[in-house]
This record gives sequence, C-alpha cells and structure tokens, in this order.
Amino acid sequence: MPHVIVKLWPGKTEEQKSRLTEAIVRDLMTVMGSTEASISVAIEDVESAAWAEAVYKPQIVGNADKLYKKPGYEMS
Ligand SMILES: O=C(O)/C=C/C=C(\O)C(=O)O
Repeated sequence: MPHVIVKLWPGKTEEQKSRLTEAIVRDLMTVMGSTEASISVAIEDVESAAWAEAVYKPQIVGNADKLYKKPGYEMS
C-alpha cells in the first residue's frame, strides 16, 4: 500500500502536480509491482521560510538513515 508524500515550495501548477503524480504512480507500478488501486499520493506545499524547521530538520536530518536521496544543500 504505497503512500507517497511530496513536499515542495509553493508555486507549482496543478498540471505539474498531476504529471508528477502520474509519474510516481507509473514508476511504483513498474518498479515495485504495485497495483494502481493500492497507491496514494499527497503533495504538500511548504513555504520556503518554513522549510528548515518543518521539513529539513525533522524529516531530512532527523531521518538521515532512511533517505535514499540526500539533498545537496545544508541548512541551519
Ligand atoms: O533549487 C532550489 O534552490 C530550490 C528548489 C526548491 C523547489 O523547487 C521546491 O521545493 O519546490
């Protein structure tokens, strides 16, 4: 039951979000063998000013052992 949450800065269009969702669903089906019905995807806008406290520190630094793609930036 894959559930994917994508966090982004605001400003993306609904078309971009829909296309990204379709690509995520397609790759989960191809790579993981998931059924379309088992997959859910959420996209959350996070203001850039809130990124360090809301995302970077708790979910990136705090989950470093679970990251399969580390960012190429650091924040304090
Ligand atoms: O390229 C950067 O410095 C940051 C990009 C961030 C986004 O595109 C995003 O979170 O949506």
